[in-house]
Amino acid sequence: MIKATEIKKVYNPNKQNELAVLKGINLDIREGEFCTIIGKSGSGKTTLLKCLSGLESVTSGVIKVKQQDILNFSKKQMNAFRRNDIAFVFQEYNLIDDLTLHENIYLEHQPSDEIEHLIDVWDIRKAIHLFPNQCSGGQQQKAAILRALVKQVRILFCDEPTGALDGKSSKEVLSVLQEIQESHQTTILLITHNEQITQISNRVITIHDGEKVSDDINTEVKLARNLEW
Ligand SMILES: Nc1ncnc2c1ncn2[C@@H]1O[C@H](COP(=O)(O)OP(=O)(O)OP(=O)(O)O)[C@@H](O)[C@H]1O
Repeated sequence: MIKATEIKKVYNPNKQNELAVLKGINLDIREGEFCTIIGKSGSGKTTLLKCLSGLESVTSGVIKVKQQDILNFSKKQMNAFRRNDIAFVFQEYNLIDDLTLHENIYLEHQPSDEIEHLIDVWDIRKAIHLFPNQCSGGQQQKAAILRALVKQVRILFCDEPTGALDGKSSKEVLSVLQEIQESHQTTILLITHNEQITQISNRVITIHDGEKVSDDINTEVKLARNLEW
């Protein structure tokens, strides 16, 4: 599904502040996998996710998504890939300031029963017509996750999606990600500092100083609702 070969990323090449962040990473993530990427702060996790999703250019290497070489996409192909095939959930929410949570969630999509149900279950109905700066971090993060789910994409990229959530909300959100993985065969790539989340993943990749130091298949995947938080 996502195959990366010898990915290297150097920020500010040939300048005084040149920084090699990814140092030749190889990955082969299968369709429908829940893959967790862990590693110390500054090890290159976010950069890797941005490169795999086409948000950031790479210095060298090949990235194939469903056998398509995304680094050679035309602008039009890249736009279609971003619009139809992938969605993001970022640590810092990235909601649009002058749209309400409801407007942020749906953007150009039609409201759906599944999402409206989650708005109630996740207890953000009372904030749904407020603007992001009037909402708590948790409410904003849940809205950002719903916005990604609305798109019904093949691949979901998540960077610390539970960073702003308490234990109960984290489990609720992770349960929904796991359900979507199950029901829609969505491939999920999730960066976290929380080792607990590795227990609900099929694959756990560890990055250290720009290199992949482990890539393990977890055969005893737990259900998110059974995590002890
Ligand atoms: N646009 C950029 N320009 C220059 N350097 C950058 C840029 N983005 C990230 N870096 C640097 O690359 C290194 C890796 O950053 P990255 O955000 O990928 O790490 P991370 O593992 O995701 O960290 P964290 O867990 O703290 O989010 C850091 O030293 C960071 O300062």
